[in-house]
Amino acid sequence: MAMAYLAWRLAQRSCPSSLQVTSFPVVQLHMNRTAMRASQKDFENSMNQVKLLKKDPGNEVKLKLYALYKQATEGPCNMPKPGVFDLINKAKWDAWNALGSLPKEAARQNYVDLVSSLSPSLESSSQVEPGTDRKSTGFETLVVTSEDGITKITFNRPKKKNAINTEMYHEIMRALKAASKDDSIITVLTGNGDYYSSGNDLTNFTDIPPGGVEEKAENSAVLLREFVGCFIDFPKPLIAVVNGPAVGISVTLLGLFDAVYASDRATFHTPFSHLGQSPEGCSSYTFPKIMSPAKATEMLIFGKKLTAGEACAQGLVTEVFPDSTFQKEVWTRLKAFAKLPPNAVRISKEVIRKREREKLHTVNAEECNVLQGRWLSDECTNAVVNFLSRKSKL
Ligand SMILES: CCCCC/C=C/CC(=O)SCCNC(=O)CCNC(=O)[C@H](O)C(C)(C)COP(=O)(O)OP(=O)(O)OC[C@H]1O[C@@H](n2cnc3c(N)ncnc32)[C@H](O)[C@@H]1OP(=O)(O)O
Repeated sequence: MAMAYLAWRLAQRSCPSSLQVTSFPVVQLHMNRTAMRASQKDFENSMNQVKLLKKDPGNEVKLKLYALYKQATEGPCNMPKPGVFDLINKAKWDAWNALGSLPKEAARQNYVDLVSSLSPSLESSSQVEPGTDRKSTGFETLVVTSEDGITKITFNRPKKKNAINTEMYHEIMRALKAASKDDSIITVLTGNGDYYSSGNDLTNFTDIPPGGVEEKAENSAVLLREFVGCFIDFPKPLIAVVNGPAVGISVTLLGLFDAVYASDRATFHTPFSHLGQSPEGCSSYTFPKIMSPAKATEMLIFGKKLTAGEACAQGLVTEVFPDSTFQKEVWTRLKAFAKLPPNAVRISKEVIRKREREKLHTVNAEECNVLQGRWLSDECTNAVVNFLSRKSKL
């Protein structure tokens, strides 16, 4: 606390009337959404508004304000890098230097936008409500928002129980890639509607290219490998908020998440043998490690469906909440996680994932090869035909 206060005081001293910010979600939004440029007057007004802030905006925001102020008034960082033990000046230098060659006008606009986001009463001409989700457009099958340090990717095909069609595989990869680079601290996947996800959309198998089923199987294996690879390589904590039943690949992927919170309505089901298929999502490796080989066998080979409580007892789920309070309790917790120091969080994730990454990629490749063969089998074809002709359900 003392250090934070000191940094704040120093930031104020070298940036007399302001705090300045760089790349907070809300700032990024303003940068993307508008060609509008803040005038010198807007900038000065914002500097004055900072003095009126009733609430301490936090050390990270202050550093960002400092950096933006310096960038807007002096341009790119032109100071020698402070020594490693000069913690406060080093933090300030890092923040300013991180802005690279951001033009002065853009820095000024970001400063104005940031200040306007700090308090509703200080809202300026940006006309963006503080606290409003940053909602990414351009997704057909997902809703992606970013707020409070959390990027939330919501499966959004509720009428199809959030079954993952080809478009959704691509969109999830795109959303993950964007989330890995945005300002969020953690990334959350969840489902809209009563299901988390019913897994692979079985109609994916009906879209046969000119090269026939072999080409389809090959393309699917390539897509699956790339898709699972995005989860293996994701650099920030990945949290699943499992709002309802989960099936197939939406379950197996959970072994690659960093925490899994489930409503007591959720169930976990991998009916691969019933579908003539075999495990994917690295579950052939992660599940036996998480829950013991025999328990993994019950799920992955025999298709035993687990309740949320059972999945928690097996270690697949981190914690189960009553459905009535699920959203409130989980999001309160996640918001607290998202306030942790970003670099420490990211580095810790890397330390944890590092020694498993290569192995996971090997497993992923093997699983996809095996599945490619399975998709061409009569067992699989019959199961899919039965589902599509409504002769079978799980
Ligand atoms: C690149 C390729 C990679 C492949 C990776 C492989 C992954 C393996 C898996 O994921 S295996 C798991 C596959 N999933 C399933 O087998 C689930 C099939 N669905 C069901 O059994 C049921 O729909 C249910 C139990 C999930 C829900 O039953 P309920 O009776 O509650 O609801 P409906 O059946 O009426 O479903 C509503 C509509 O949603 C469609 N739908 C649901 N899930 C899927 C799905 N996985 N694939 C395709 N369509 C699905 C369902 O057909 C209904 O549509 P309709 O309203 O148009 O009839």
